[in-house]
Parts: sequence; structure tokens; C-alpha cells
Amino acid sequence: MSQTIAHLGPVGTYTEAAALICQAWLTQNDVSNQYQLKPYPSIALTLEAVARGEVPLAIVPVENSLQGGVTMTMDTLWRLDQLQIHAALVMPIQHALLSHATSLEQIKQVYSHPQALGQCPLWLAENLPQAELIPANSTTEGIQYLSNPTIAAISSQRAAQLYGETVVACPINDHQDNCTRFLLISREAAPGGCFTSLALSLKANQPGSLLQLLQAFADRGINLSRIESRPSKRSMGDYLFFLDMEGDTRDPLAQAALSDLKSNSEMLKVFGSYDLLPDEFVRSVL
Ligand SMILES: O=C(O)C(=O)C[C@]1(C(=O)O)C=C[C@@H](O)C=C1
Repeated sequence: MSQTIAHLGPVGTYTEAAALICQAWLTQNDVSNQYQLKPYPSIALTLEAVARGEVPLAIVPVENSLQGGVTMTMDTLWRLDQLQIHAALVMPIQHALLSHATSLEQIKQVYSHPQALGQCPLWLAENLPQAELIPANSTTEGIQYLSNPTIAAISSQRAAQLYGETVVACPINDHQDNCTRFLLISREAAPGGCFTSLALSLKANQPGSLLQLLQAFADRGINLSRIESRPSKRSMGDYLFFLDMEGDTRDPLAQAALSDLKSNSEMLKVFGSYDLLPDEFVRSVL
């Protein structure tokens, strides 16, 4: 059977590279299925395609080591129902500046995804102080404008090769150790694994509400590997909390913590338990 993995397009995005890694992983673990990739114009649209059953799988970026959470992924995961995490992977990210310009001074506009622009602010301020930074839906969207030598795009070297474009500088990310975590999403129940992701809104905005939630994990010796807030979009100062815990929902201690959490939160969404793909595997595909 052939299964489709939705990802942020156009061709050449980092998310497509992550989808290729997942494709290799899934094929290795289930030889009876074949996996094909399908690009979508935005992260939200890839997740919506899974939620309405148009495709069985999607891969989305969720967190970057320099820039933090990918807000469109977090907001869409909260908005849609039934989405479950099947696996995660961490991919190294090295940005390149693509342009037909003959000197950096010639560049007047730089297109890229806001996450990528946010991973290179020091390099951009030092090397392209004159350039206007233009947010795009992906790191490859701006490549279409490169016939104009006053325009540049921040993309990957892989994208430069795919589109036959010139790399003016690489790497341009402010810190060498730049990586992004991606999630493989499906409507099927999560497989189980070492990590569980969840999000919740608080019952009441009062002293100790958050402490009470965290206590559910601390009391049972369960480690949290991430906690991040997002505006609930209901009123100023009202937040959602995204948590990753080390443990599986099938573990009785985790179940007890989640049941405490449920009674203390207004809405709780558990995105399931899953494993992280081994780094060696990720590197072997890249
Ligand atoms: O625009 C892309 O190429 C993407 O795959 C998106 C994305 C992101 O949203 O984080 C993925 C990885 C990098 O951190 C930069 C951009």
C-alpha cells in the first residue's frame, strides 16, 4: 500500500528533508508499505490535511535550538482534534545565502521563513545591514525571485543544489550548533515510547495553578523535558502550556500524573507517546 507524508513545500525545504528521513525510517520498519511525499503551502495546511483524513501522515517542525517553538505548529496542534505524534527527529540546520548578486552590497531584500531569519540575525546585521528581511512561508519560497540579483534567499545547501542556485555564503546561522526538532503526525493512535507531549489550558488564572500542574509530575519523579507557553488567544495574559514529559502514557505513574492534570486543567490534549529517531539514522540519510 502507498501512504502519503504531507510536508511544508515547495520542494527543498528542511521539512521535506525531514520527511525523506521519516520515509526511510518507515520503509525500513514496514516493508509492506510504500511512502510518498506531498508538499503543502503551509505548516497549518499539512496538519489540516491529516486532520480531515486527506493524507495519513505529516511531518512538521516544532522547535529550534536557537529560536524556540514553531508557533504555527503549536497553535495548529492545539486547534485541531485527533492529531497524534508517531515519532520525533532532530535535524542539524545549516543555512546558506542564495543569490545572483556579485557582492553582498548589491543585495536589497532577503526572503526566508521567519524561523530561518530568526536563526541568523547577527550575521544579517553584520553582513547585510542594508537589506530588507521579508518573511516567507518557507525557506524555498523566495528562490523564485532570485533572477533579480538584488534579491537573496536563506535556504539550505540542498535547496541550492535542487534549484541550481548559487550559494553566496554558508553557514550563516549565528550559532553552529543549530538544530530543529520535527514531529511525525497521524490520526492513528500514537505507538508509545519514551516521550509524551501534551498541551493544556488552566482552569483558573490564580496563584499556584501552574505549580499544582507541575507538582503532578514532580510528586511521581517524572521529568519534564520542555515547557512552553502560547497565548490562548482568548484574552491578554491567558496562556496555554505545552509540556513534554519523559515517559509513556501506558505507565501507571504517568497515568496517575495525567489524571491529576486532567482534573486541574480546563482542557487537556494528550498528543501521545513516541520515540526519537536515533541520531545515527538521521545522519545516515542526510
Ligand atoms: O522553511 C523551511 O524550509 C522549513 O522547513 C520550516 C523551518 C521551520 O519552520 O522551523 C524548518 C526548519 C528550520 O528551522 C527553518 C524553517
